[in-house]
Amino acid sequence: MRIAALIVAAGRGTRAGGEIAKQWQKLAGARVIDHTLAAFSTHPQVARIVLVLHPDEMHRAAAFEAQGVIVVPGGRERADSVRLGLRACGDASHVLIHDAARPCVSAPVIDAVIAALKTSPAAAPGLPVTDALWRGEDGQVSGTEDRSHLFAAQTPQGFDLAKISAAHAAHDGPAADDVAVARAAGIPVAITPGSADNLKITHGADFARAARILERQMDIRTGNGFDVHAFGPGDHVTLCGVDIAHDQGLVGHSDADVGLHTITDAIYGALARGDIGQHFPPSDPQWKGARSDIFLRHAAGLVRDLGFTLTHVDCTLICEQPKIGPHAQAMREQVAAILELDADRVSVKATTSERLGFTGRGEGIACMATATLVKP
Ligand SMILES: Nc1ccn([C@@H]2O[C@H](COP(=O)(O)OP(=O)(O)OP(=O)(O)O)[C@@H](O)[C@H]2O)c(=O)n1
Ligand SMILES: C[C@](O)(CO)[C@H](O)COP(=O)(O)O
Repeated sequence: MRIAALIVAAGRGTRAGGEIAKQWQKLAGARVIDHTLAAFSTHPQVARIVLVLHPDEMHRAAAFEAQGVIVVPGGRERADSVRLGLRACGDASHVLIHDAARPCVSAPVIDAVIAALKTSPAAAPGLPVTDALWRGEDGQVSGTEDRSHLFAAQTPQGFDLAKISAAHAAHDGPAADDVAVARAAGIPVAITPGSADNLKITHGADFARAARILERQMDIRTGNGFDVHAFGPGDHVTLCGVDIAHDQGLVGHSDADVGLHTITDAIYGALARGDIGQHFPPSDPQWKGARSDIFLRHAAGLVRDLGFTLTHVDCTLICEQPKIGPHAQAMREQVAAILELDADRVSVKATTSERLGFTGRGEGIACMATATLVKP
């Protein structure tokens, strides 16, 4: 089975409101569409992702294409967008068609659809209706419906690619979803377990519920770092990537940037991936005099490789001299640039140790840092 995920995101999101369509709005630290894509890009059985965007939003395509996603412009109705996306599914044998507006879809919901596709040409998640169902007229209950055979339809809806492509090509008129298109073509559809968490963001109030669900599902980690470098001969120190004139330098195998070393260690700590000495041994001559941004870039790369997002760094330098305040903003910007992070998410501050201890006696500079990582 070679599976493509087809994410439809070409709607206008008029019912949800807001200045931009719902799929571009922020939700639990990322955009709705990012959460949805992550659910499929991290799924081990999904080989290809096709994303359908509104024709007016195609300027956003390059950022997704850089991540290996195939982007195509959508159509007027959801079914038109699906039809256009199906053509880009290439050599896949099966396709999972999913609403971008369902960002809380979980791996078990996707797994169940894939498992059912082994024995059925189509499968989709459904949630049994649990509330009683009334008929109503003029504000009065006029009857009760039998709910024993009723399900709320969810996505991803999975299909044999050739069969659903033919069904869409032949379909004329409106369709509630792709299951309706499949059934109109005579394709049987198995029902798999849906989830109450797999809501479709439809109205503005749905954002708060989706955020609570995602935050519950997230892997949020903090790591701390601590480092010390002694003063020695020199005419400047390098702190958080910024060179500061000083009557002494810092001693170290690399450029002795105690700030960047500490932040690097905080990130390794959050990932539970050892420390800077393990990744860049001081015994290795290639790191002699190296600029420490190399170490921090390595840690940031590891964050991305392991599927995390770095959301915040807080760094405290501990020294009597040099004064950090005048350089703190430049340091924040330097760290943010190395980490490809907004400067608002980087804090660099300083304290003295009230002339106590080795920092108080001016023998060296110490640093503490905390890094926060999130994985959806
Ligand atoms: N022409 C369309 C219409 C909808 N969709 C996508 O289909 C999914 C489900 O549709 P819905 O919730 O109805 O989204 P919108 O059409 O954007 O919402 P609204 O009806 O409130 O405008 C969404 O991910 C939406 O982006 C699409 O790709 N192309
Ligand atoms: C496909 C779907 O998500 C199934 O529940 C849904 O039908 C699409 O959204 P809409 O609000 O019906 O357009």
